Amino acid sequence: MSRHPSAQGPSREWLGNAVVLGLLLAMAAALWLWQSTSPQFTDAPARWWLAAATVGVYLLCCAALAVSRRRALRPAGNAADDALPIVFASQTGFAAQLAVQTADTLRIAGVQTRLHALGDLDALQLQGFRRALFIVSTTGEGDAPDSAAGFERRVLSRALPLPDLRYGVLALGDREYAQFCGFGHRLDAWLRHQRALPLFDLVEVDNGDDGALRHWQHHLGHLSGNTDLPDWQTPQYRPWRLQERRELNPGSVGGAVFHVALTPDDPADLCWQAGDIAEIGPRHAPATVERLLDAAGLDGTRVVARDGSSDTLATWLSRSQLPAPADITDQPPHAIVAALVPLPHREYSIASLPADGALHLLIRQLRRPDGTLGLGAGWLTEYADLGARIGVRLRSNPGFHPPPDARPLLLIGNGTGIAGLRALLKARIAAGHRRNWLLFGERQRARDLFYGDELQQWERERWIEHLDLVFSRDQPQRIYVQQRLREHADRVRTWVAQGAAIHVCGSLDGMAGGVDAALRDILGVSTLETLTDSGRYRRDVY
Ligand SMILES: Cc1cc2nc3c(=O)[nH]c(=O)nc-3n(C[C@H](O)[C@H](O)[C@H](O)COP(=O)(O)O)c2cc1C
Repeated sequence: MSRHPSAQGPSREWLGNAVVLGLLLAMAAALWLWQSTSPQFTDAPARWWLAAATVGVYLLCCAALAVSRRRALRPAGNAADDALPIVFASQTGFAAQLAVQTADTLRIAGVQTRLHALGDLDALQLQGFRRALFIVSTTGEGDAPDSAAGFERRVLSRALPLPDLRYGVLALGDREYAQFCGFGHRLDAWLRHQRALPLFDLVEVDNGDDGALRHWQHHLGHLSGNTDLPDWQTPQYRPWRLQERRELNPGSVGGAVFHVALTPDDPADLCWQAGDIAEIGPRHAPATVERLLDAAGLDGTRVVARDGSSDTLATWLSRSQLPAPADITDQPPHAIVAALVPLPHREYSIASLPADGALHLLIRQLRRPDGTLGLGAGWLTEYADLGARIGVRLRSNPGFHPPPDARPLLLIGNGTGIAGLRALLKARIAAGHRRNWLLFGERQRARDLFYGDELQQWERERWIEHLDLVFSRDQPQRIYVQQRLREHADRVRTWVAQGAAIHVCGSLDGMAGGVDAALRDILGVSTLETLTDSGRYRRDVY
C-alpha cells in the first residue's frame, strides 16, 4: 500500500480540510463570545472554561497537523512499501553505477527496489526501513564521499535505535589507501551499534575487483531467492580436473555431503591462502543437454568458436542458461552459441592448502523444490565424471585469513563450514601454532562428523587444545554450538583476554546469529565491537 497522497483519494483530504475549517470557525465563535457582554459570559468561571476549550481546540489542530506532516514525510521505503531501498554514496560515480546494476539484477529476480542517495536520507527515513542495501565508496583519507559527509555529521554522530532494520553493505575502496573502505566500515559499525542486523557480512571491493562484486551478486541471489541470475562479469576460469569425490555422511538425516578434490592442469595454479574462496563454473547434466539437442533436432558434436575458444555445441550449451528448444530449432550453431548466456558461478570455501597438492571442497547436495539438484552441487557431486575438466577461479578472501601470529584462535562453525575452518587449522599447524580451539556442530556424531579422524588426531597431537563437538540430534533436547559456547563463557573470556581471534564459518541462519548473540552476552557489546574493528572477530558465513 502506497502512502502517496494521491493514493489516499481526494475525499479524505476534503474531509480533513472541512474538519480543520469547522474547528477554526468554532474558535472564532468562541473568541467573539469571549469579548461579548452577554450576561452568561460575564461571570468569570464561564469565561475561563471558554478560554480553556479554545486553547484545547487550538492544540488539537496543531497535533493533527504535526501527525499528518510526519506521515507525509515518511519515506517510500517504510514498512508499508515493499520496495527494497538501495542507498548509495558515490564520489566519482562507481557506487552509483553499482546501485543501478544492483537494482536491475533484483528487478530481474522479481524484487522491487528504490534508489536513495545517502546524503538525502534523514534519521526518520532510516528508521522507516525494514531492509536496506548500502553501496558506499570511501574518498580522501578514509572519508565519506562529499555528498554523504553531511549525513555522517548529522546521523552517524548520534544514537538512533534501528532494531527492526536488516541490512547489507557493499564497501568500495582501494587497498593502496591506509583506511581501506574506511567509510563503509564506519557505516557498518554504526548500524551494528544501533542494533540493526546484517543480512550478510560487509563485502569489501578493492579497486572494482570482479570477484568481490560476484560475491555481492551471490548475496543478491540469496536475498531474492533466485541464485541462477547471470554474473555481471563471468570469471576467467582456469582448467582443473575432478580427482576425487567421496560422500562423507551416508545415511545422514541431512543432505548428502561430498568431499571433492580438484587438481590444476597448471601446477602454478596451486596458489591460495587458508580462508580463500573457489569460484566454480557449473554445468548442466549431460542428459539435460542431450534432451534439448534432441528436441531441437541439433547435432551436439558440431564444433563452434566464440571469443577465441572452440568447443562442441553440446559443451557450450552445458555451460549456459538453456534456451527453449523452439528458439534454437532452425538456428545455425554459431548463431545459437553467440546468443548463449553463461551460467552463474558457484562459491565454496577452500578446505585445503596448496601443500596438499589439491583443492579440497566440501559440498552439500541441495535440491530445488522440483527435486532437481542445484547447479554447483549437481555438477560437482553428481554429473561430472572423475577426470572431468572443472572451471575454477580462486578468490582471495583477506577478511578470513588466519591471524599472522601465534595468538590463540577460536574456530566456530557448523555443517560444511568445517571446510574453511579445516584450512585455517592446517595453516596453523603448518606455522607451528598450537593454541587452537575448535567448536563444531552437526546433527549426529555417527554420521556427520566430517574429517573426524583428522580432527581427533590433531587433538591427540595437541594441535587442537580444545575440541568441542556438538551434535544437535544425539540427545532428546536439541543443542547447538552457541549453547556450548555459553557453557564455556569463562574460557572464552580468558582466551580473548589472552589476545585470541575468533573465526566463524557456516550457516548465516541460526548458527552465525546465535553465536554472535552468545559472544555479545559473554564478552559485552563494546568488547565484541572492538574485536570486530580490530579484525579479531571474523566471519565467513553463507
Ligand atoms: C581521491 C581519492 C581518495 C580515495 N581514498 C580512499 C581511501 O581512503 N580508502 C579507500 O579504501 N579507497 C579510497 N579511494 C578509492 C575509492 O573508494 C574507489 O576508487 C571507489 O571505487 C570509488 O567509488 P565512487 O566512484 O563511487 O566514488 C579513493 C579514491 C580517490 C579518487
